[in-house]
This record gives sequence, C-alpha cells and structure tokens, in this order.
Amino acid sequence: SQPSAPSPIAAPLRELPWSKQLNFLHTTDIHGWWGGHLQEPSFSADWGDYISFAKHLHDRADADGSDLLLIDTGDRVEGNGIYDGSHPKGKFTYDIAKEQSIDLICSGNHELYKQNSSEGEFYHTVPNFKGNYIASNLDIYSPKTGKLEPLAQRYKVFTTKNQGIRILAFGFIFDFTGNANNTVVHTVSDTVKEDWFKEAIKNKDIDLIIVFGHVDIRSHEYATLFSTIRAAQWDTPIQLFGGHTHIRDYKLYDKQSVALESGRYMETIGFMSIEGLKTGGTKEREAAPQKPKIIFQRLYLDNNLYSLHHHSGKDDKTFPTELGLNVSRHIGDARKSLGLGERYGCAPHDLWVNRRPYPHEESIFSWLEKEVLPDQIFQSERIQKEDKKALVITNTGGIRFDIFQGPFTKDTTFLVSPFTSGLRYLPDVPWKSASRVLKLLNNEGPIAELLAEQAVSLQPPENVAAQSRPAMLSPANNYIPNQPLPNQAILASEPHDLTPGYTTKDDAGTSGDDTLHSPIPFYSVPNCVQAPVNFDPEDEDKIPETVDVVYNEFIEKWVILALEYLGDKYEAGDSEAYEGGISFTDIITEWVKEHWGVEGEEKCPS
Ligand SMILES: Nc1ccn([C@@H]2O[C@H](COP(=O)(O)O)[C@@H](O)[C@H]2O)c(=O)n1
Repeated sequence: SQPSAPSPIAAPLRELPWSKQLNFLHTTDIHGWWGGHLQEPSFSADWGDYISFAKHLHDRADADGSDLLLIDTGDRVEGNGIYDGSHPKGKFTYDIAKEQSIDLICSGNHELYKQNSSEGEFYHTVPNFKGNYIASNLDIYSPKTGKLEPLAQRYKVFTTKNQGIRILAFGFIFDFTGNANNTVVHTVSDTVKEDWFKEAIKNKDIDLIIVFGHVDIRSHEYATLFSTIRAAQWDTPIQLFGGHTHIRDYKLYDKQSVALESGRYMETIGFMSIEGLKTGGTKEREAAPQKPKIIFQRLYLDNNLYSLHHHSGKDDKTFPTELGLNVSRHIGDARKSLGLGERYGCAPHDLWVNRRPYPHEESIFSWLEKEVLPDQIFQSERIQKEDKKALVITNTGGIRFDIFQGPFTKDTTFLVSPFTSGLRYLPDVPWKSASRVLKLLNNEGPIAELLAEQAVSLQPPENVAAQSRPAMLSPANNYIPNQPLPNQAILASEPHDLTPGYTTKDDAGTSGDDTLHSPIPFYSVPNCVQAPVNFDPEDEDKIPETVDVVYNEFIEKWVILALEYLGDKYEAGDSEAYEGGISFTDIITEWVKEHWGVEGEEKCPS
C-alpha cells in the first residue's frame, strides 16, 4: 500500500469460497484509484497489493490444479488525480494497469467520453492486453487510418490452463450515447442480431460462456444478452460480470447462470467461483448434458491488507511480491511527481454524497449550494461589474466522492470533482422560466423521459442503482448484527465492535461481504442542485426580472431543453463561457484554499 495509507482494522471475515475448478477476481469502475484509499483503512490496499494477491491465488490454483481468471469491466479512467491530474491525462495510468495480468478486459463509458481517452485505449490498453481486450459492440475511427474498425476483437474462445475449461467470452458496454464522435457504440439489441454473434453462440464445443461488460447486471442489455444466449444454448452455464452502477451486487439468472458486480474505486475485489462445470470434448458433451449440480459462490473483498493477507494465507513478510512492490513504488512516484499530496486546507467535518439526506448540513450538495457556489460565483465579473443575478445549476453526478474531515489535498479535488466541463451561462433569462428549470430537471416529465431514452444520467451511478434496488436506501436495511451466516465460516467468533462498511444484500442473501461491518446509511439525491447568487429568491419584492442561468457544460443540452419546454428557445450557440469556462474542480479548489486553508491547518491531523 502507499506509505501514507492507514493500516487496516482487524475485523471478522468470511472465508474465500475457493473452487477446485474455476475462480475469478473481478474489478470494475476503478476510476484511477490505483493508489487505493488514503483516508479509509477498509480500502487502503493499492494496485501493487492486488498484483501480489493475484500472484498468490494463481500459485494456489496451480498447486491444486484449479484455474483463476482476472476480469476488469471498464471505467479505469477519470476520478483520481493519477489520471486527471497528469498531462497528458493517463500519463501514468496505462503503465500501472498493464502490470496486472488481466484475462478479460473491456471499455467503460468513461474511456469514451473524450477522443483522447478512447485513443488511449487504442494506443495503450488494447495492445497492452492484446488478445484479452474484447469489444463486442464498440468501434473506433482508427487514429491511424481514419477508418471505422472494432476497438478490439469481438469475442474470444479459449481454454483454461489447468482444468481445460473451454470458454466463449463476450465483452460489452451498455447502450451508451454520450461518447465522443470518434467511437461508435452499437446497441446490445442490434449486436445480438449480427451474423458474427449468432454464429459465435452456436459453438457447442464450450463448457462456459462468460459475458463481461460495463453493464448493470440488472439492465435490459444483460436481459437481452442472457435470453438470446440461452435460446441458443439451453444448458451451458453462463457467468456474467457487470459494472457501471458502482455497487456490489449479485443476480441469479437461472440455475446455470449468475452475474456479479464488484463496486467501485478499488474498494472491492470481487471473488467468484464455479464448481460442477463439464470440461469434456464435444462428443461427451452431446451425450451427457451439463450436470445439474453447478455451484456458484461469490465474495466481495474489502481491498485492504488485512483481508488480502488472510485470503491468500500470507503475512506482512510473505505477502508482497517484487512486482507488487515495484508497482506500489511507481504509483507513489507518480503521485509525488503530480504533487497530489499538496495540502489546500483542512475539512472541518465530513461531507457526504449519499450518506446524508439532501438537504443536510453534512450533505456535500448542501455545502456546494449554500457555501461554495454563492461565495465563488459572487466574485465573477458579471456580478462584480454588472450586478447580474445568477442561478447556478449543477448535476449531482459530477460530484464523485465524499470529503472526509482532515487534510483536503490536490488529490481530494480530483476525487470529488474530476471532470473538466467548464461553467457556461445563458445571459438574462426571464425569471419566470429560469426559476422553473431545476424542477423540470429533477422531476418526472419530458426531461426525465428523454434522459432515460438516451441512457443518460445526471445523478451519481450509485443513486441510479438504488432506484431499482429499494433495499439499498435508508432506513430499510436488512443487516442484523451478529446474525449467523449460512454456509460461511467466520474467522473469529468473539463479538466484535463492527466498523461501518458495506453490508450488501443481493440475490444470494446477506453473506456476500468478506468483512462483517455495521451498516452505513444511503440516501437518494436529486439530478441537480441549484444556488441563487446575488439575490434572495425568498424575498419576493426583490425577485429579478432576468437572471443568468449558469451551469456545468455537461448538462447544457438538458438546461436548454428545459427552457424550451418552458417556452424560451435557446441554442447551444447562445451560451457563453462563465468566467473563462472555470471548472468545478477549480471552483472547489479556490473555495477550499480561501475557507479551509491556513485557518484550519493546526486542527488538521497530519
Ligand atoms: N463529464 C462528465 C461525465 C460524467 N458525469 C456524470 O457522471 C455520472 C456517470 O458516471 P459513471 O461513472 O456511471 O459513468 C453521470 O451522473 C454523469 O452525470 C459528469 O457529470 N460529467
């Protein structure tokens, strides 16, 4: 782990359900957190530790004749200073990622928002994982030839090293529409009608089909893939791996098929095992259908050294491998060269994305709305020189992480607000319509319908996931402390003071988390929040006739659509950069330096 990472806290653990046949480690939505979490003991292991961990499990597989495959389902970029703080972006990311031997890897939507990140995949990740990068529904205009071509091979057929399990694998991305115009995402429903796909799923000389992708495991895309494959292969086991929602989840599709999703930000390493697979040749397979007794098991590992040591049977001395240590060092050097540890100030208390309701004094959105935006936007030229009034609107999904009490560093700004979208504004919009934009963006109605139609979300992904999984929301929580856990041995039977953490409820119950925790609350937040600046909307006598509608560029289309529904027609060309197109990252940085800077320094633990 990184030198400044906190030590993990000992906690009761569930055992790894290792299979003598086939095992998987799954990461997803890493978003550049290669260095692990430097303020959270539960997630303080880094990519170097993951490399050491995988090596020990590979050794175990080789020793007992089983197999281990590593999967990553995309969104490796955007969300951490190591990626977003470097010039060019990704300067360190690709070299760090490639040190892990990943067997199946694909793109997420964050690799595709911008031309430079998809070209980063083309030039780096695809060749680094040659033969293992799969792009079943993704094309790119080659930066070399200008021609549209698959980003990588459409599918893969391979046989595992020790057990000889014959696998057919597809790598998908959900029906994403927000990509830059140098890539083309084919919808899943179109892709399953393509000849190459129909041909590939006819293959009977296989023992397992893997569908992995940057796709919610409870989505219509995976429902389509599952039913299409099942129609062609009535009894072949199907293992799905998903991503994008940032949560831990496990879905049972049928007796032979399950899907795993492994959280976000290097907090979770998903473990999956399968036993009871047929591994015979074609003749044997046709003579005897798939054995009915197939056992799937999952465990979500908290990514810290206490867990990783335990699950690999190693200790402080025997755990780190040379390669793992080198990669950790490389990450540390990258962080140093980017100055990510530079302290801008000291947060006086925690501010949460989803752990507090909105509005709330500890909601990060209330903080933005009541403090950061009014203070910073008030300093703009439009207000200082022309006394303009402004309504500043931002999408909650642009804020990616919590702020913890303590040091607020350069790194923190990228964790909280990594996106470069600058502020834009429509000048002098009539109050009557401007004041109703937020409601349209947040409520049921035409905008919500269009957002859904185009698979666009303005909220944090965890929030979107919670809409179809009400059990995630507080106060409903099905975790009962100290309840015995079926089929899962607990390391220590002594009562423990559990630390707060993930207490996942999925289709297999409440036994999925490796570490026993007390539950953390989760509250839903709206699509967008809004700050009035230089006037008080409660003071009816002083309501302005017009206001500048200021927003983060990412939501421009939706703000303009909302105004159109309200009777005011604007086009993107009518908007201008606000304060030179300052980004939220800069706004937050400036505010923190001014308000939490020198003054809070002495209260901040080092
Ligand atoms: N430039 C951007 C890009 C994305 N967002 C928000 O991120 C959320 C999607 O995140 P995933 O990790 O699930 O892809 C979504 O809410 C977008 O609104 C953004 O604000 N700016």
